[in-house]
Amino acid sequence: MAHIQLLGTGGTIASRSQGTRGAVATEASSALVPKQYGDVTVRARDILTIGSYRLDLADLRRIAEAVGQALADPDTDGVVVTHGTDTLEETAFLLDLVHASPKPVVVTGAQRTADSPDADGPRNVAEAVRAAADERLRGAGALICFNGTVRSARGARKVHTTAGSPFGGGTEVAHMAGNQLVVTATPRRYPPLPTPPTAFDNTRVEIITAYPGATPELLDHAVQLGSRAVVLAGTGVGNAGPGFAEAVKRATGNGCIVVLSTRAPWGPVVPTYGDGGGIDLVEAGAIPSADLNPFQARILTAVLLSYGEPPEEFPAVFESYL
Ligand SMILES: NC(=O)C[C@H](N)C(=O)O
Repeated sequence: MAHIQLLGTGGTIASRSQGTRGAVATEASSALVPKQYGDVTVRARDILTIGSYRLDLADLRRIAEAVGQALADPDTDGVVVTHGTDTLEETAFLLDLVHASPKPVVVTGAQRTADSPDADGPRNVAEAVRAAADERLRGAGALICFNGTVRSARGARKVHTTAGSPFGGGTEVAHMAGNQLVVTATPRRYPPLPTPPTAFDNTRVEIITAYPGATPELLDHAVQLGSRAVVLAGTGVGNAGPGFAEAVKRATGNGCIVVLSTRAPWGPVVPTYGDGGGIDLVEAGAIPSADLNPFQARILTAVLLSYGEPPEEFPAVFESYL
């Protein structure tokens, strides 16, 4: 018999309508899940009960610590985390980066509230529990299970605001076919990083987006605010408009790391263009994030900076996690 720990953090799966105040996360995870699914037992407890749009880095660190403790329990075979979908890709990616156990960690949530007549949370949790208890997913790291599909946390993102399947990308690892979980792939794994220290909570890493007419002063401002790093979500393969290459040079000259990602949903950063494009941004000191999107690139950057290593070592370590 497999034993799963379920850790609740809130989100729509734990939300109920509060009338004109909108839906609010109020529900304890233990109220959401049965204690047993077939031959799998589930122990549920809550870490937080909030919408994921309210999370900060301290919350993400606390979730990672709680998951680490649950994984260390010899009576636990896998962990399920329930989470709001808005920023689930960030938390799940952090859990994947620090995942140092063969036991699966499966993150899930819901698109419809707990009091909705067609709530999707119960089914998502049942499938996530099944995935977390599945021996074939040992060694697969942190996964996202939603609407019958299990995908790697790395590379996944919320791609639809309301659809029952809001996540895309990542490596599709398994899917439900009737009552069976069909395992189709093994995601690429990286050496686990240490769970970030409390310095992570205040590691300021901003995201700045390129668009027609975008002003590079926002990048200067982020540096003035004390950002340790800025992720530049460039256009296309990683470009930005007039003034950005100079602003990147000023930022890196002031000790602020600049990571170059893309605002395009899929595909790698490939420095290709001059005249302020990716070639010039990299020349100015920006570090391309390969195909890590701005939100997950920000998490990796903040984790690495939180260890307090000398900044000269950042590029090589960052690149080894791409
Ligand atoms: N579907 C959801 O869970 C969205 C919710 N606003 C959240 O991220 O907490």
